[in-house]
Amino acid sequence: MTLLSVEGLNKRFGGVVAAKDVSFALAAGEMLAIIGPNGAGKSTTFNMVGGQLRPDTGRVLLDGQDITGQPPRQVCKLGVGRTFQVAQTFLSMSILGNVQMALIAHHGRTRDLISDAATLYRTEALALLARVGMESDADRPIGELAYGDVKRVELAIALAAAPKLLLMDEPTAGMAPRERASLMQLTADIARGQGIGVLFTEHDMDAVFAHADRILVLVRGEVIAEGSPESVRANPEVQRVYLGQSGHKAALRARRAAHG
Ligand SMILES: Nc1ncnc2c1ncn2[C@@H]1O[C@H](COP(=O)(O)OP(=O)(O)OP(=O)(O)O)[C@@H](O)[C@H]1O
Repeated sequence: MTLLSVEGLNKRFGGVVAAKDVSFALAAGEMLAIIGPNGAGKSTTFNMVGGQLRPDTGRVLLDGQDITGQPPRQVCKLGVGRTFQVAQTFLSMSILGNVQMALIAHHGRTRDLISDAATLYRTEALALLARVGMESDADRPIGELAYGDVKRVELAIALAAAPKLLLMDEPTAGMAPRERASLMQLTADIARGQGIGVLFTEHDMDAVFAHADRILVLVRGEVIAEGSPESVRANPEVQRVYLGQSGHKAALRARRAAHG
């Protein structure tokens, strides 16, 4: 079933065409990667889905509802979650406290914060931490964690808003290769297990080819290819303008990993 439908998005910044007639669909439980060279329009497209940017023309539909140009808060309320960088979490607060805060905000209970913050949604927060494999660290301050573990907590925080669609902008940036694979696998398991659609941008081709169900390739604001990792890898135009040698190697590594 189609969860997200993006129809003919256009966006210009002065003379720069950042998105040109961009259309794609995303099903519940599906991982869709947007790839392309620097300046291809990945962030622009992403931000038009999340409400941070209003398209010049075109529509964004979530579960059939038109959410085009709605402010990010409203888009979030309607079921579009986003992973946030560590700077937006409370570094001195415990991991558990951070996830509880996210749940409190999602349920609109911020007025109860002063009296009940320690107990509100504690069970739910622990369950979310268990989902990302971080429950045994629940009481540690988030500032103590290794970077890969912070990313897991960020995922738990995003899941606290019970999103139908999760937007992840370069989720593995700055991570070691092994941590990257494990975060992407965790994300894919959660997406498929809970029927959450995931739209992600990523420069790391290993992460893309190993974990995306489908890949959308943007170049200069235009979709030049879309399809399974196999079909994108085999597409001569994608090879020529973007993937080249490094993408081919990443695709081979992903295929080897998938077949043990
Ligand atoms: N706010 C803005 N004002 C002016 N130009 C912009 C703005 N945002 C993006 N652009 C331009 O639009 C084009 C697409 O940018 P965008 O950031 O979407 O690309 P990207 O694929 O995400 O790139 P990167 O991989 O480098 O993050 C670029 O030419 C960029 O310079």
